[in-house]
Amino acid sequence: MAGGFISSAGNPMKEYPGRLTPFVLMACIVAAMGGLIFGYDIGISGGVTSMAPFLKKFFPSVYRKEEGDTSTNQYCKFDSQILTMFTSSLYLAALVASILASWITRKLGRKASMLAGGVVFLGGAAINGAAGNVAMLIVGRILLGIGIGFANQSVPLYLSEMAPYRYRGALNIGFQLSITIGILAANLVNYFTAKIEGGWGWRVSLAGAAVPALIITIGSLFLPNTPNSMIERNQAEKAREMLRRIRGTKDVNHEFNDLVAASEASRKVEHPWRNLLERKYRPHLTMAILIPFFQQLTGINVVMFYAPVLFQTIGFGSNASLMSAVITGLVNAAATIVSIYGSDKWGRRSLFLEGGAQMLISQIMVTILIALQFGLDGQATDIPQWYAILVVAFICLYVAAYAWSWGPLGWLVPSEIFPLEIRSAAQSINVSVNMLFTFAVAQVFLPMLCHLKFGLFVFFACFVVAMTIFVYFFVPETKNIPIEEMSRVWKQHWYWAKFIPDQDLNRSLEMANGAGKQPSTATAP
Ligand SMILES: OC[C@H]1O[C@](O)(CO)[C@@H](O)[C@@H]1O
Repeated sequence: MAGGFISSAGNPMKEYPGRLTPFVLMACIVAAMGGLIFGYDIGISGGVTSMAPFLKKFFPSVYRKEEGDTSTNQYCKFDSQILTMFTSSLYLAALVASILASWITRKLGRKASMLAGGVVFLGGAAINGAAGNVAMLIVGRILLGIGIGFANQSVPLYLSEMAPYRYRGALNIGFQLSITIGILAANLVNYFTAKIEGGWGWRVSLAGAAVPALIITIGSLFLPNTPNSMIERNQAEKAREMLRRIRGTKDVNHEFNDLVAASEASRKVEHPWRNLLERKYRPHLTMAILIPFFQQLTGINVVMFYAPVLFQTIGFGSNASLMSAVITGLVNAAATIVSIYGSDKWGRRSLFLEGGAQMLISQIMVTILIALQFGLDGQATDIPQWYAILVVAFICLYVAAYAWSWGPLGWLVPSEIFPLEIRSAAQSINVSVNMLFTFAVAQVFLPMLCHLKFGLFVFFACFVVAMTIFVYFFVPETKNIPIEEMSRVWKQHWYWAKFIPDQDLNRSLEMANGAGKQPSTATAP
């Protein structure tokens, strides 16, 4: 088999004793709920900005334009820059905040960042729900963005560090599952608040963000810190106790010693940001940039942000469109559960590759169906119902493929491949790149739809081809590998091996020998 991954002998290189204790399971469930705030916001904005009373109050010119629009070109109907700027500004705030969060996560612990994220997001929800003018709306959105930046930076790291390595995939994906549940909840909230008489339903939608904010704020107060982070902050004995508690055994010496060794290596690094540029971190840096970049270039947020708009474009009425958005939201959450089951069983690569192929086929089918119906000039005709349902079905297939591949793996893989000394900084890069391209896609989608027409989906399909090839050749399999053992995965990779110095491998060899296990040093083809 071509491609880079550990040898197909592929046994876990090392085994730590311990099991999935109820304590660690609860901690991971609570922490994963940090994804709710992000998801809620993704799902709520599109619906709110399509509510007439909201537009009339804050963006009257947009409202007049939409009302007065008599053109029949379906592709350009919703193109409004101010409105997209309002929606996507949040992602710029999150981008900056995740860099700040890196410092807090490293110096004060993962839990501190989660708490900070929850509190700030709560403030944003309150201001937005009470907003009387555009300035308040924007301040509120900036606070929401800061909260999201903090949570997204710390939660995936927290989960990957707490989880026993055999369940790391499943537990980490709890974060993405929460994101999808947040999106679905927001879609449902919008569906009902849009019907509230008196035109204040949007306030309920925006203030509703306080619910997920309270969950993560209160939850994080009760969470323990991760042993890795305790050791990093000179609390070795507390860390050993915590490790015993979360692994459900007294026999944690091997794992503990490995964490201490990783932490000692980490301590020698004074400038994690500058360090990231060193040659030996080239594979990590590449993944920290390309994985979130490709994740967003799947085009998923075209569907998440604009599903109601998209469905109206293909001829659904307003109510049916909101309902179809609920359906894609359901598919999104349900399919994420597949990856919770499969990531530790079938591996990350199989999910990436299958997901890529399925997304590609669905995108091509949607393109063909829309092209046949609207042609180049985007003239609306009466679309038969079965035809519209077919389009929705392919969009659901696309969403499902994303939801068990790039959606969860875009958080899981980066959070498990970085060595401790650069983990926090590299995770910030991952979040920042993710936010930057979420922003960019949100910002350019409507003008792109207007200009590229049905070709829009071809644009994203090209990226799906590129990312699938990238995974095939360059992303190693990381299932069932202890997190502080990853350097050997790179050392066994056909391409990345040359970047990893031998002494780094020796470090993990020593660790492995200390654990009484002789690791395999064979290099994969
Ligand atoms: O579930 C879809 C959502 O998941 C994300 O990729 C985050 O992982 C978002 O960008 C997207 O809106």
